[in-house]
Amino acid sequence: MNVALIAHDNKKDDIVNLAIAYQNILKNVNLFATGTTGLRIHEATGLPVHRFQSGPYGGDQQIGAMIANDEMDLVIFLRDPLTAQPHDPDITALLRICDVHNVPVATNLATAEALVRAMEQGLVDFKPRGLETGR
Ligand SMILES: O=C(CO)COP(=O)(O)O
Repeated sequence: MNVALIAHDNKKDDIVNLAIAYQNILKNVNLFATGTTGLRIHEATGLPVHRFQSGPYGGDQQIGAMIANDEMDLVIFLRDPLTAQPHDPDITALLRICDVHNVPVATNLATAEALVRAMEQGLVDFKPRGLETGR
């Protein structure tokens, strides 16, 4: 199971606290993250995290590429809805590609917790691989 963790600056404490609270679940999956988010999570939990570029430097697009390749099972993306982001097109594209490939994506803490708990119970397997593109 491959899981992406992403958070904007005002949400980084939230995603770090989420990772701490659920590290017993997250230690059983492969974690991927944008650069700064991944560093913060690794420093706080010691969990191995594959870090891509920082979001404004292309990290959202790198995670989007994994989704397009059917290589990502779940995305937690704690967006800051109150602050303009210079890479807003990348953020929109990431959320769009989740929808294209039917990848579960949480954009707030409440949904993130629900998805992590669902994953623990083996309930996160929504992707009809290939079906969405008719392949
Ligand atoms: O900007 C981001 C997502 O859009 C997150 O990037 P960082 O984790 O590098 O701060």
